[in-house]
Order: sequence, then C-alpha cells, then structure tokens
Amino acid sequence: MSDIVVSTQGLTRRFGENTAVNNLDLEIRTGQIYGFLGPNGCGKTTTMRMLTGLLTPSSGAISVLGRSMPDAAEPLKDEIGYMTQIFSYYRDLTVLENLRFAAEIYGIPAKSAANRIDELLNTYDLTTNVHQLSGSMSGGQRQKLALAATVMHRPKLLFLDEPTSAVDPETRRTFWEQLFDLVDQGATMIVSTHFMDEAERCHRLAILQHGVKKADGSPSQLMDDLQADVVEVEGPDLRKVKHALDGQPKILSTAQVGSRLRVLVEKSEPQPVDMLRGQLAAFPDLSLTPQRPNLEDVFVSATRGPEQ
Ligand SMILES: Nc1ncnc2c1ncn2[C@@H]1O[C@H](COP(=O)(O)OP(=O)(O)OP(=O)(O)O)[C@@H](O)[C@H]1O
Repeated sequence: MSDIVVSTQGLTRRFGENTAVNNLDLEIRTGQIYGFLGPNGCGKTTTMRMLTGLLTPSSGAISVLGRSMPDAAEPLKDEIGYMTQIFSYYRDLTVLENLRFAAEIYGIPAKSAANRIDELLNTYDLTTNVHQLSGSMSGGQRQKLALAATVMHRPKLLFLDEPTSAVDPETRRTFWEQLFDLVDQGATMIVSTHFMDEAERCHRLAILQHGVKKADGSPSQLMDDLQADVVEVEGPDLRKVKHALDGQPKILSTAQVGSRLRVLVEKSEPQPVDMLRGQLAAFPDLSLTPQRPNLEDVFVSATRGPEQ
C-alpha cells in the first residue's frame, strides 16, 4: 500500500478575482508532520479547508487517505481531526462538557467516552480544569482542550491550523512534544504556521506565498539547497550599512538582528565576503563573518521572487 496520505495536483481555489490557492501540488507521507509555512493570507487555511472537504476547489484533484475529496468528506470524517485557527468549542461549557460533546459528535458510546475523556484529561494535563468554563481558561489551556477534543476519536490524519499562535514559547514547546507523541502512535499531521521555530520542527515543509508553493522539502534540505550565502556584518552605523547594500546587485536581502546585519548574497557570487568588503569600503570598521543559513533565510529567499 502507498504511504502517501495526502496528494494534490493543480489544486486551485479562487474567490472572485482573488486566487487564494494556485496550482498546488502536494505529496504528504504517513507518519510525517508536514508544515505549511507562510504569512497571513497566503492560503494555508483555504488549503486545509479543501483537504478536509469543507471547501470545494475551483480546479485540481485531491486524494486523502486514498479517497477523492470533497466527495469522500463524510466517510472520512472518522479518520480526520481538524483543529481550526479559532477555538471552536463552547466557551460557556466546562472542559468536561466540551469533551463529552466532542465524544457525542463522533458517536463514541458513553462508557468508552468516559474512559477516553479520563485518558485525554491526563494526557493533556487538564485534570484540575475539568469543571472550569472554557471561556475562563488561558490561551494555552484552551489550546490543550482543543487538541484533546480534536483527537477524541483517534484520527489517523490531523490538520492543525496555526495551533500555537496564541501561546507562550514554553507552552508551544510542550504542545509540540504532544504532537510528536501522536506521530509516535501512528498519526500524520498537517500544521500551518508563520513561526520559523515551529516550521523547523516539521519533517517536511511547503513554503507558500500568495497561494503558490515556492519551495518544499525537509528544513535541513531547504537550508542546504539555499541559493544564497549568508554573511553577518558587525560594527557601527548598521542602519547606514544596510541602506548602502539594499538594492545593490547580488544582494538578496539585509535584515538587522540585534547588533548584527544579516546579508543574503546570491550564490553566483564566488567571494561573497570580499564582494561585500568592496561594496562597504566606506565603512572600514566592520567585521564580516560567513554564517550557516537558517530557515528564515530560506523563507526570505524563497518568497522574494516575482509574484504570480
Ligand atoms: N470565504 C472567503 N471569501 C473570500 N476570500 C477569501 C475567503 N477565504 C479566504 N479568502 C481569501 O483567500 C486568501 C487566503 O486566505 P487564507 O485564510 O487561506 O490564508 P492564511 O494563509 O490561512 O492566512 P491567515 O494566517 O491570516 O489565516 C486571502 O486573500 C483571503 O482574503
């Protein structure tokens, strides 16, 4: 049996004149956490809604767990979990009531539901919040409740839309450990994010811009394949240094990070440090150091091309 869980060919969704998702080809394998990385409005949610059968594509084909979407949305309901970007449970119900409600939606009989709910309360550290109204919980607690409800029916395939945008870094870290536990138990996941640290945790990523896939691969593969060299510049007058470099040939981008300026130079330049020294001759007190690319460099480089 194929280990491809989700594939799309030429997936496109238009809203009037606006093409939210443009000719997207995806191939997502079992046991992976696959990330959609991109800024607001790049088409992450629209793609997820089409993959879960909630939205019909304008054109293109979708296969999910070997079946064609959106036609198979109903039979696949029990195999899929979708944690939406906005908390979609009831704020005026308690944690327990919300979990019971989720169990009912998935048709889990009362006795096994009670056991499953106990298990989820323990796994997601919600035992002290059982009778608390969801609306009075912190963002991090609500997110744990949303994950617990999403996995109630043990779905094989999980969609998580910007799951950690409202939580602090420590909570985000714990949340990701829980995602890897679910992968260990056999789940496959599609996670959308605009955080680089979160994207870096994915097994594989698609970088999206204006609905177009600009790059895809594992984070380390994307960093290795970057068509740019990275040089950090340290010294005085970094804002002036930046203005001197911006727009110059072979300079892909400049960004200040604390007391350093991170410069991306086109790969076609054989001596990036020497080339920069030449361009910055008016600033004699600078030190220039080559650096390993990070995912933000990949993102900047992938999304700076012409828009479609
Ligand atoms: N129902 C809709 N009607 C009209 N336009 C829509 C609709 N849903 C999405 N869009 C448009 O499609 C584009 C992609 O939106 P989408 O929500 O998929 O992006 P996103 O990457 O998930 O962004 P965000 O991080 O802000 O949720 C945007 O230009 C948005 O305005």
